[in-house]
Amino acid sequence: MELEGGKQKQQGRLILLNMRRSAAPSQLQGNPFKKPKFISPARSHPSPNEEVAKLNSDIKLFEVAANKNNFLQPQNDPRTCNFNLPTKECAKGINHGDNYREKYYLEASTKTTLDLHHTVHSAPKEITVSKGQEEKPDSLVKYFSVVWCKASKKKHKKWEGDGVLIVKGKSFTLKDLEGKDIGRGTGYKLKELEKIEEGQTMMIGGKEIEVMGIISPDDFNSGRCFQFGGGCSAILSSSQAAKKCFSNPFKSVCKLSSKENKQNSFQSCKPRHDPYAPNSLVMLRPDKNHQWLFNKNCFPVVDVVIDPHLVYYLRPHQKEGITFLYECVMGMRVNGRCGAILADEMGLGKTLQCISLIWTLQCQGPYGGKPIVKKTLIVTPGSLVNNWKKEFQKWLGIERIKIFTVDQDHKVEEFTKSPFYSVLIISYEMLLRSLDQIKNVKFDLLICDEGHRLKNSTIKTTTALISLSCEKRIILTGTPVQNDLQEFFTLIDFVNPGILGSLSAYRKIYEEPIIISRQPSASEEERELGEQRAAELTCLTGLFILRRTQEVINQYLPPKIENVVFCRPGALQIALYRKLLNSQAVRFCLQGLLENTSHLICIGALKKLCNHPCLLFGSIKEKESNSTWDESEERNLYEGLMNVFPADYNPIMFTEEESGKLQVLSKLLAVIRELRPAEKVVLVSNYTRTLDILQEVCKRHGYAYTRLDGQTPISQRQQIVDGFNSKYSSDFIFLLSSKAGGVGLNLIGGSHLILYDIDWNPATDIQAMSRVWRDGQKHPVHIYRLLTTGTIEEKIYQRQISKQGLSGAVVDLSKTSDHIQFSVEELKNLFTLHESSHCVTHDLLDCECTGENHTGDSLEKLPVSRNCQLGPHQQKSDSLKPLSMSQLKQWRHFPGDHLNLTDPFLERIRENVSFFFQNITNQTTAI
Ligand SMILES: Nc1ncnc2c1ncn2[C@@H]1O[C@H](COP(=O)(O)OP(=O)(O)OP(=O)(O)O)[C@@H](O)[C@H]1O
Ligand SMILES: [Mg+2]
Repeated sequence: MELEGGKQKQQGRLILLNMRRSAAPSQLQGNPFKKPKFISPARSHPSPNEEVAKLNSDIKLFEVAANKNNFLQPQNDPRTCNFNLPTKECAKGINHGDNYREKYYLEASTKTTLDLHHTVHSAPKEITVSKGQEEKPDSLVKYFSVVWCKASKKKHKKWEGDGVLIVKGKSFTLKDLEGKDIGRGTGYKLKELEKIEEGQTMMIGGKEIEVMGIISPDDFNSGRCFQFGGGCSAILSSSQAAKKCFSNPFKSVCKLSSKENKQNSFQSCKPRHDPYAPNSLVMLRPDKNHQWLFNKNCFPVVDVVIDPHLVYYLRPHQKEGITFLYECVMGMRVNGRCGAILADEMGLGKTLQCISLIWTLQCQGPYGGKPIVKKTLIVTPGSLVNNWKKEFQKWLGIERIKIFTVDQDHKVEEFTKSPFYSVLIISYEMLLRSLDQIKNVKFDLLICDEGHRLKNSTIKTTTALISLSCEKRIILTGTPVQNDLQEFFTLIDFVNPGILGSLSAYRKIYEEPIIISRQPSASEEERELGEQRAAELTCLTGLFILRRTQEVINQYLPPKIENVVFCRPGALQIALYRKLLNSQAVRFCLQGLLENTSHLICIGALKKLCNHPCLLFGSIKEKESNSTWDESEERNLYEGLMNVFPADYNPIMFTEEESGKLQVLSKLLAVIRELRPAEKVVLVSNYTRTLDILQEVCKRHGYAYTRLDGQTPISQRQQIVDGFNSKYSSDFIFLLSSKAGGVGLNLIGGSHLILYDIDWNPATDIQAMSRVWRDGQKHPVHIYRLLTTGTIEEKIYQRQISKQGLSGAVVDLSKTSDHIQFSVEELKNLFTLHESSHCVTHDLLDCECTGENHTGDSLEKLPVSRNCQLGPHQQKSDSLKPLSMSQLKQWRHFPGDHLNLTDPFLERIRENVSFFFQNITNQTTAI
């Protein structure tokens, strides 16, 4: 577009240029939706005609346009856009006929007559600056879509870009489509601002603009009016598009090939499985637009039907998940985008859903039945590489699909050289080492398991994966992905690159308004804008993110009995605890005199002590022998501590009595062994040294055990897991380091899980606790979380379930205590030992019961409400979210010396327990 006769910007004046757009077709007038979108002169296309012979180039044009923009395609699917949003909202977003949609049609359409070089001949009309006495400044709020260019005296000017003009009161702001302010002005006459209409050309803030259309407040507030925010509104119903742009693509393209040949090959194209068989799971048929884009050879459309062999086993949510994944990777949900995030909670069978997808795409396709995928790359944490292989074998046997897993002895080259394998499974670590070889292979589908680790765009793994050319990308994660808007962007941008625009634009359009709206100081207007932008973002991304919570499989799982067990500390523990709290190091921390790291050392010492005093003893001995001991902070912390230990203390000869939790654990193992001799226990700790102690306990009692921690070679991990899960295994205990094996592992061989210590991050604990209560579990599951009464462990637990721990609901496995900032007040609380309380956590619950005479009914009677349970138990909507204080209050709870303790397991350990909380999910009478 060119400008002619633009007048110089005049200070303090808004100049309306009454320009005539030579080629803005008059039939478009009055309808903002029909305005052509700004097209950079560099991108000008030759004017297309309607001849069939030109269709091929039109396809390209269409493709280019589709690739350059975010054209979502809701497919009239009721599930479309249902993610986290009221359907009404979404529907509004999608169906909104807005100018971008139309602009797109115009740009792509072969029928549009677009003059890309508007020449403007006109003289400016001036609006004078208001004196501001007679007008109410805030009464006017209007939004316009505009095109702009810098003001200049040149005769031939070109529009430089699209923009959004916001007129508010007597001021206006001009934003580019990345949301950046590119012009401002204030003090204009309200009456004249009110008159702004499409077609007008003005000079503002050093720019000449032409008003292309009016933007509704809705479109502005949701961000849809911006280029990519327009994603949701720029949704192009593909069938509509197809109708509009290419009325009969199929027929036209078919002319290109021999009719006879086609007919012959059509006849042989049949679905691989019978789509009409009862219970068949048939994928969505591609619509005309999809066919136009992807069926260049004009193959007949064939139903893609999931292998009935798999369908037989699939849960309803898994069928839905496979359909979702299929539509995403086929580009049926978001035009031109083939990425998806499957964020189902732990244990919902994300693996099986992916296996079903791979198997389907490897054998079938909608166009002539031709397979969509030849090679698939699965990247997963090291401990799960063989689990994936095993799952493939479990569901498809060893013949159907050939899997290659990379390890020390099996290098990527082997896969590259052999035509035999179609799926490569590799750990994230190995991927980095073998990136060059991997890049040599053309993968059609990329699956990143536990993919929340890609949320940081700067880490090597993310950049390595981004560098792979594969378009169909799936992230699997059990962790919610929307907590941190920045990380959210990275994940979204990984699966569907560019869909949210550039990072800087995303920040302006979404992140900033959303964050501002959540601040307590936000104005009503800011709050509303932030909410609408958040809704739009959810709507846009919801098309390719799917998350279901654990409730969907509860019905297939046995009961789960969760216990929080408050163990009384041993006498030695109390003496040492007091001494540590009186140390110079702790006192300095409380006075704010020490570095941030010092309190972490103090916290670390207290946590060790809670696990067992011998761990603390070991640490002191180790530090003493260190040359820097004299100056170290540890010296201030450990000073005089050795005197509290008995003179002949030998950490190797530790006793169970020295640790409250170990005493409870030892009794618990004994009672499980006695009452449920066929059942097994998963024993989890965050620390390898603690696992050593627990291992020693196993040895002393003659319990057969197996162990998986960070030192376990990856190649052996699955073998260990399989061994434990096997009914022939004699192992009674699985010692598990939660850091090494918390995520993804299936330990259904165990039906009792004991969490020996607590992590700052609730997600770590929840992940670990989810290893046994999963599909395939035959026994009722008992979970025991051990905490030392009155100590820092209770405080960490409280933090997990308090508002503070939940703030922003950041449930993120990568967050460690190093990320936590403590105020002096918080440190004071952390460094207090509550010796007289049965349960500080209960004291804080504001519960009416005294904890003394609370009636504990038998498990069978639950969930009968009692005076201590202030309402029926509510299912958590998202079981990855830590429990809240109020939810905990609804759990059964009673002191250790409670008279009618009917749970036989708790009965046996009560002697060393000051308090219990208990909750039962999926209760049946037989537990
Ligand atoms: N339909 C099914 N019927 C029986 N077992 C199933 C079914 N689907 C999945 N499973 C089993 O459930 C277990 C959990 O599945 P999977 O490991 O895929 O969970 P996940 O969603 O990946 O969880 P996480 O987030 O913890 O990795 C596996 O042992 C799997 O074989
Ligand atoms: Mg998994």
